[in-house]
Amino acid sequence: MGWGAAALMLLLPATMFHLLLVARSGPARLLGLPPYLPGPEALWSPWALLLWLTWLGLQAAFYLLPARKMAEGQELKDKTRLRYPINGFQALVLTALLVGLGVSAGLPLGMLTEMLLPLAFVATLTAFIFSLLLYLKALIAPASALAPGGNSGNPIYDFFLGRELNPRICSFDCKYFCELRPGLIGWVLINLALLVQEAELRGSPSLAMWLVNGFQLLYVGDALWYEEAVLTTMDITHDGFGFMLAFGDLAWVPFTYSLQAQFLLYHPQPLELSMASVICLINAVGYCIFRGANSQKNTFRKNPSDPRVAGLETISTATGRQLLVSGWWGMVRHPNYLGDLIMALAWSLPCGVSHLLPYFYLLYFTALLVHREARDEQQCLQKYGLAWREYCRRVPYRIVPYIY
Ligand SMILES: NC(=O)C1=CN([C@@H]2O[C@H](COP(=O)(O)OP(=O)(O)OC[C@H]3O[C@@H](n4cnc5c(N)ncnc54)[C@H](OP(=O)(O)O)[C@@H]3O)[C@@H](O)[C@H]2O)C=CC1
Ligand SMILES: CC(C)CCC[C@@H](C)[C@H]1CC=C2C3=C(CC[C@@]21C)[C@@]1(C)CC[C@H](O)C(C)(C)[C@@H]1CC3
Repeated sequence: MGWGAAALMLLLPATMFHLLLVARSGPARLLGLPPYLPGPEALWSPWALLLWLTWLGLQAAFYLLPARKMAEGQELKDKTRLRYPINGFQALVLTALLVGLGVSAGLPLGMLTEMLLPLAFVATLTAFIFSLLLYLKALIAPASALAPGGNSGNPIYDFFLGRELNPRICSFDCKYFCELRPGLIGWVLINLALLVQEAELRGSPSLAMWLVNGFQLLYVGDALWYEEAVLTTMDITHDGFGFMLAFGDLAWVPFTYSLQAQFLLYHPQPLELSMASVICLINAVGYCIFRGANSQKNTFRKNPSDPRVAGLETISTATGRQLLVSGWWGMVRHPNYLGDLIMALAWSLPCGVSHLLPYFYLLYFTALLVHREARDEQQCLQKYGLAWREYCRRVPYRIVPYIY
C-alpha cells in the first residue's frame, strides 16, 4: 500500500516533466525518451518561485473577496454543514481584467511559456510541502474531521491520499480553493500565453490554437460558473486532501491539461475550416451531454419537484433519496463522464493525427474516469443497496451506450 503510493508520488511528477519536455522536442514521442534531462538550472528559478507565490496569493485574495452567494456543503459526520463562497467566476473575470491590463501595459505574457519547467517544479515542490503541512495538521484534527480513506495508519499512504476531509484555516477551505482556482485558472492562462507566443513567432495564432484555447476556456468557465456543483463531487465529500489532490490541482492540471496548446506551439498543424467545424460540433455535443447531465442531477438533488425534472422517472431508495432512471441518467449510469470524454477528444483533434502526444489527456482521462466510475459504483451500492442494483439492471451501461 505504502509502496504503491510512494511509487505514484515519483511517477506522477516524472510523467508531468516528461510531457513538458517531450512536447517541445522535435519528434514529440509520447512513449520515447525525453530529449534531455533538465539540470537544476533548468528547473530552479527564484523568479518562477516568486511568480508562483504571487499567483497563489492573488487567487487566495480573490477567494476572500465578498461572494455573490455562500453555499452549504453536504452534511458532515458531526451533522454540521460547512459554508463556501461562490465567487470562482468572479475570480476568473478579475484575473482576465488584470492580465488584460498587464498585457496592454507591455507585460510579455508569451514569456510565460519559457518558464513552464521551473513553474512546474515550484508547483510540485509546493504540493509536497503543502501536503506535509496538511498531514501534520490532521494529527491534531478531531476524528470527526477525518476522511473515510487516508487513515490507514500507513504514513506514506495517508500522506498520499490525505487524512483530513475539509482542512480549513479559519473559514478558508484549502481543498475547495485548490480544486477550482489556482490550477484551473492557471491552465487557461498558460494556454493564453502559448497562443500569444505563437502569434509572436508566426504572426498570428493558428486556427488549431484558437480552438484548443476556446474549448478549454469554455470548460474552465463552466466549472467556475457552476462552482456550487463541485460541493457534491466525491473529491469534496469523500476524499481527504493529501498529495494526490494537492499535486493534481496545483501542478498536474495546469501543466499537463495544457499539453495540446504546448504541442501546437512547437508543432504547428494545418486545420481546414471544414474539419474545424466538425471538431466544434463534436465539442458542442460533448458539452451538451456533460452540462445537461450535471445540471439535471444537480437540479434534481436540490429540488426533485422542480418542473425541469419533475416528469422524470425515478427509483426510490431506503435512504429517502431517489435515483433518476430516465433523461440523461437513463441513457448510461455516468452520462456526464461520456460528455467529458467526447470533449476531451475534441480538444485533441485540432492537433492532427500524426502524433500520439496530444491524445495523452484523452487516454489518461479515460483511465481516471473508468477508475472513478468503479469507486462511485461501490459507494452507491453501499449507500443504496438493492435500489442501486435495480438501477444497474434498468440502465446496464456505465459510460458508453452499448459498449461499456
Ligand atoms: N476534467 C477532469 O479532470 C475531471 C472531471 N470530472 C468531472 O466531474 C464531474 C463530477 O464527477 P463525479 O464527482 O465523479 O461524479 P458524478 O457527478 O457523476 O456524481 C456521482 C454521484 O451522483 C449521484 N447519482 C448517481 N447516479 C444517479 C442517478 N441516477 N440519479 C441521481 N443521482 C445519481 C450519486 O450521489 P448521490 O446519490 O449521493 O447524490 C453518485 O455518487 C463529471 O462531469 C466528471 O466528468 C471528474 C474528475 C476529473
Ligand atoms: C494526479 C492524479 C493522476 C489525478 C488527480 C486528479 C485531479 C487532477 C482531478 C480529480 C477531480 C478533479 C476535478 C476537476 C479537475 C481535475 C481534478 C482535480 C474539475 C474541477 C474539472 C472541471 C469540472 O467541471 C469539475 C466537475 C468542476 C471537475 C471536478 C473534479
